[in-house]
Amino acid sequence: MTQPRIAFIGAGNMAASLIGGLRAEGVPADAIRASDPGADKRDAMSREHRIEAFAENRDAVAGADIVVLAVKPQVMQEVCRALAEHLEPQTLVVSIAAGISCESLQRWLGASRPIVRCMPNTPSLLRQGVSGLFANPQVSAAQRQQAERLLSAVGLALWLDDENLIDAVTAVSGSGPAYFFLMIEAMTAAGEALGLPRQTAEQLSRHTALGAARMACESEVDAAELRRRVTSPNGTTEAAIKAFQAGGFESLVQQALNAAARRSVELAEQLGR
Ligand SMILES: NC(=O)C1=CN([C@@H]2O[C@H](COP(=O)(O)OP(=O)(O)OC[C@H]3O[C@@H](n4cnc5c(N)ncnc54)[C@H](O)[C@@H]3O)[C@@H](O)[C@H]2O)C=CC1
Ligand SMILES: O=C(O)[C@@H]1CCC=N1
Repeated sequence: MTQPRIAFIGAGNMAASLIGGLRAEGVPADAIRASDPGADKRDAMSREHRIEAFAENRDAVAGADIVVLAVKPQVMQEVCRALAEHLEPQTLVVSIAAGISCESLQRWLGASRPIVRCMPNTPSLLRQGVSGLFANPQVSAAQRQQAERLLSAVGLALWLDDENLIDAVTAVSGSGPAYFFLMIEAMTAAGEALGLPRQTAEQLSRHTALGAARMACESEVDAAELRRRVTSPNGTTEAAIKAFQAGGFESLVQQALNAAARRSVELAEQLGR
């Protein structure tokens, strides 16, 4: 496969993660361009990734095979409408924005275009991300592979056959890192309340999260079995799990993810107009 030329519109956190992953995978610097109104963002792109960065979006997309839309959802309409006349009809558009549908992108880009919509997450920064991807019918088999390669450079990429499932992916893994950070914060505070020095409580909590996540990803048995292996009958873990369950832990997690998915739908309704 020849190396596609990739243009990033917006050079913020997620774009920097994806570009870092692509460069680490051996994609040459001259195959990647970016644009951002922020001079600091452009300087960082040139300095850290050796790629050319432009102030004008239209300069970044000239000759691109793939255009990655990596701006905030609130500016997406304006960005797409201004870019429409500068894109070739066959250019693959990849959007990572939360709550922006393929249908809205089509309308703002003014033509029937190949679009891959995806939802990555921030551990992409460490190439430990996970993302859900949806391709509209205009996307060719070769373009599907290109999109998969882009997201696989920063973690696991999973295809979805229904665009509506992106709301669920957003609730589980897009926002998900924040839930685990909240757990680390809460465990640190609880450890401190039990008498540990704050720094010790924090290190214990962070490294427990890291070890548990690695076991869950690398083990052949499921999380429930791994949990059972920690839980001695009538022991300390059982006491803690009973306290979680008495407080409605599972139902609370369900409510939290429902709220995130609902918000994703609301954003789509508000921003899609
Ligand atoms: N942060 C997260 O956890 C996740 C974010 N996303 C999505 O990724 C997208 C980008 O988010 P972040 O990288 O976190 O935001 P960010 O704020 O770090 O990056 C956005 C960049 O766009 C630039 N920008 C603003 N107006 C522009 C314009 N007219 N043309 C070109 N660039 C422009 C900004 O200067 C900024 O550098 C959002 O749509 C978000 O929904 C998706 C998954 C996870
Ligand atoms: O909170 C948000 O809306 C974005 C989308 C997923 C993660 N951050």
